[in-house]
Amino acid sequence: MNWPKSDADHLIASTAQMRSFENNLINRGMPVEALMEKVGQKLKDWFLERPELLLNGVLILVGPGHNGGDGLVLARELFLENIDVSIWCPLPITQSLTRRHQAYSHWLGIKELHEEPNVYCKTLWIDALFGLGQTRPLPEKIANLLKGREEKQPRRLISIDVPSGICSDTGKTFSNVAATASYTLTIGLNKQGLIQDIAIPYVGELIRLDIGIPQKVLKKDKQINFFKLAGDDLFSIPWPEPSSISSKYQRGRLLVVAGSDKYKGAALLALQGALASGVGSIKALLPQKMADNIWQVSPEIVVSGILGNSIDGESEIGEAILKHKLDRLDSLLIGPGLALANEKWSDIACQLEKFPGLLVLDADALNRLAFSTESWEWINKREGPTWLTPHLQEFYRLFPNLKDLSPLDAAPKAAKMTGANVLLKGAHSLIASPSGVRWQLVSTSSCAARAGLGDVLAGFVAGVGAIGFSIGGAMNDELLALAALLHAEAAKSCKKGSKASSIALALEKLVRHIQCPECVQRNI
Ligand SMILES: NC(=O)C1=CN([C@@H]2O[C@H](COP(=O)(O)OP(=O)(O)OC[C@H]3O[C@@H](n4cnc5c(N)ncnc54)[C@H](OP(=O)(O)O)[C@@H]3O)[C@@H](O)[C@H]2O)[C@H](O)CC1
Ligand SMILES: [K+]
Repeated sequence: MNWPKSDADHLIASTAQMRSFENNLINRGMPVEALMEKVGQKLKDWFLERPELLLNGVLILVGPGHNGGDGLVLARELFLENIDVSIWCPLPITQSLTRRHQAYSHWLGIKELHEEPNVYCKTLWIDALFGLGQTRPLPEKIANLLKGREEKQPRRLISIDVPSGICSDTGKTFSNVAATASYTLTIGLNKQGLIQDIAIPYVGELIRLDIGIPQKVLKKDKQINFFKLAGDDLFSIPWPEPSSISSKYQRGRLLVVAGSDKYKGAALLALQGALASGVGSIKALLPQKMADNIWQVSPEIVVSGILGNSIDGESEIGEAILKHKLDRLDSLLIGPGLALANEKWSDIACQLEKFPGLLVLDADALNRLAFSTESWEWINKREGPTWLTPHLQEFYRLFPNLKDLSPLDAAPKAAKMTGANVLLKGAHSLIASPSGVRWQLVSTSSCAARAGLGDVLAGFVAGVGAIGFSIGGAMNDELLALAALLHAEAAKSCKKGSKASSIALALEKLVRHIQCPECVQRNI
């Protein structure tokens, strides 16, 4: 698979990578002046298409470097369009190109403030203070000003390239203060820091302004193996398609081990997720109470064993797994709603090591592994592929040695250490493969962060994984990213609300749409 495309829309760059592209263009003859002019024109077009933002005039905060230069080109262009523009340059300008733009703006007659701007004013502020060149905390007077602005006129600010005060690599603030933007208009490629969960409150809506980096420059840089996934990518999704004559057992065979007396609903939600994937056959090991009733809600599920029950209502999975014939499965999901029983991982370890199909570990399976003697190192013993689907706390519990790393660095490291594919769930979930490729979902809906969605996701990815495994045996790294994207898009677009069971139904519909768009159009 080669999904999504390695183009400017999808590549996510570090600061060094962005600088290297920029230098590549400049070394080939592209004048820096021309590049800045392109940026300025793109910025101007974006603003002129949104006249409502400009109604109260514009104040551009100009920094010492080329970010400030971008701001000054924009100031000039808006001024020439008769927009009420002023500039404020709080620091000595260090880049000569930026100084030249400043001189020209003076000559043109653009107003320049010599005092700190009033944080109460309704004018739109454009933050062109600092961009990619940030490595340290904001000067105190700027930090206080940006803080005051957000308090008095929340979000009446738009950042160019990177919100000032945010590290474009990690997404962290340098000192807990940064520009709080309603939009960040990022230039050329999306910068990795800007899509991290931690940066979302400052970045606002992230818009990428294309400056025409030629595809041959992008292709040359083998360093980038980090891709952005959003709703548009659904149209190019490489869905694993079993042959049209394959039977249910050739369309993926999944076993779900989930649920406990403590968390009764989780198993049902995981099973709904699995059903939504369109996997050929689903079996389940469930607690007795669930096993007795599941036929009434999901008659498609075959209960093939009963989980033990501890005094505290946690599920004991060992005996049921040991009794089960795993060699007839393509995928095995363990985890949703099991609760944390006092059961030894080593009881089932040997059986799971030898299982050649896909093993998906979620929720309390991850916790149980984390508390076992071997912990994550056990995963290396697996013969078949393994997918891990933790949220952040589960992740750091399993990989305590990575707790000083950000999710962005920790997830690929965990994938490399274990040979497993990792789906690290968050507002912008991150998927990392052992080969070093990463994907990040960027257009998720915060209202879909509700109980039970993780269970639906676990069942769904295990179902998609079973289909993928049944086709070729070799798992494509993209498959986990693809399943996560579908789940996120279903959560975002579900018309019936944001509860997990509604989203499972929306997911089923979305998969159907991808498999057979004509059927959906004809309302079949
Ligand atoms: N990506 C592209 O293709 C293009 C990007 N452009 C824009 O250029 C900036 C990057 O410009 P650069 O000059 O390298 O960096 P900055 O504008 O961010 O500013 C660097 C200067 O600011 C000083 N600085 C940084 N942080 C602070 C701070 N906290 N306090 C005070 N001063 C600070 C820094 O000083 P140093 O001492 O740290 O060196 C620099 O003087 C990019 O983001 C785009 O907006 C171009 O338009 C071309 C195309
Ligand atoms: K900025």
